[in-house]
Amino acid sequence: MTYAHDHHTSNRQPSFQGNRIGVLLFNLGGPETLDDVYPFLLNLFSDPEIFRVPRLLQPLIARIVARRRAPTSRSYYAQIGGGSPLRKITSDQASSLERILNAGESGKEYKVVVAMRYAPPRIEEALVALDGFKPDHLVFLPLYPQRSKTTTRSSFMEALEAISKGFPKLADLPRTVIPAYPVESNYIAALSGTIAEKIRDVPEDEPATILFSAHGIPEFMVTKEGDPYQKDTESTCQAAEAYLRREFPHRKLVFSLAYQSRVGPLKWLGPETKATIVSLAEKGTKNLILVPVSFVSDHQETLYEMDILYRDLASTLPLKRFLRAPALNTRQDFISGLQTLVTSALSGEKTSCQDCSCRCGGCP
Ligand SMILES: C=CC1=C(C)c2cc3[nH]c(cc4nc(cc5[nH]c(cc1n2)c(C)c5CCC(=O)O)C(CCC(=O)O)=C4C)c(C)c3C=C
Ligand SMILES: [Fe+2]
Ligand SMILES: [Fe+2]
Repeated sequence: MTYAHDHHTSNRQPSFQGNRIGVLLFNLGGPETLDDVYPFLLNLFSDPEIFRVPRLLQPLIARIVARRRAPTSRSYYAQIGGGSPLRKITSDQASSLERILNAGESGKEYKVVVAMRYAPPRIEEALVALDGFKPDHLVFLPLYPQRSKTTTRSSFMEALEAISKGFPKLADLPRTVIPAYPVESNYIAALSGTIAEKIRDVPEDEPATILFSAHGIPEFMVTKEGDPYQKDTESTCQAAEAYLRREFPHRKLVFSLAYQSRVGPLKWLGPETKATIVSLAEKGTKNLILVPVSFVSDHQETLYEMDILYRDLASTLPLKRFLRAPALNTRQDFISGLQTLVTSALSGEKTSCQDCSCRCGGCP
């Protein structure tokens, strides 16, 4: 497979020896119940990083669009048990990470708190919890492995603003920011591990087609605004492909990348996952392994779109096997990868970006 961009940049952050470290773990959030769908959508469409409309009209347009989207969105969540499991999974990720961070280094105490962008626990709640811990250093750790203005920048901007407005003690602390980890070796090993499990479910003498599926974003954000998301997503897939080719040197593996979850009338990044599943099947693919990339947890995009919508579609196609790689969730190798990211960032080793505007602290 070829990818449009090839990159990876890094620079050094100052090393740090503090004792009480507060880690902010960022994610988007999701509605926990069907009643939470509208407020979630309202928050999402009120975010100028995600939804571009004239500033003064945004509150009004956000309400209209959220109201219009809510029934569709609710029907998806209704089919996965009436809500998103994202809050529970993210909270479990945070406690596992906190546990292994605290077990790892003597003399340091860590507190990991979740800050969701569009659903509770929102940033203020997270900062109140961190303030109470009285940290002497802050770490920003997104659960978005790939940078995007729609995710990384949006979460970081909100956090920086909330800190500077209402948390003077936190504002004065030194801060270590991990902007993303698209090709970080532990993350790639963990992601590849989820795929390897499914490759092993395909008989050794049969080829397996691995279809990475990432959440899309509107194409203009990449082509006109230089959003690094597509580049980072391709880098992740490329690194996982290389890992798996090393792991399975004698298997016939085919790799593709597509984008899912489009909403609204704009052109989004392509090719689209649904169309790609159809065209792969039409071209003779027998064993298809769908891989959530850009999502580190199960939620609507994996449990509804992949496991219901695309699985139903696959049942109408001449495929022999339609498999879905598990999300990383609280897999031990993923969480210990996050631990390494945090500890190496604190010791000054970590990558940071030089070519985006996510406000990560590393970008110009
Ligand atoms: C890397 C992850 C994500 C990117 C990039 C992203 C961009 C993006 N999303 C929308 C619109 C919607 N997203 C919705 C839900 C949702 N999106 C992500 C992740 C990314 N979004 C998550 C984790 C969730 C929550 C899933 C859950 O289980 O709750 C929704 C609501 C669901 C639906 O109606 O489909 C919308 C709408 C845009 C417009 C966008 C970039 C511009
Ligand atoms: Fe989304
Ligand atoms: Fe950046």
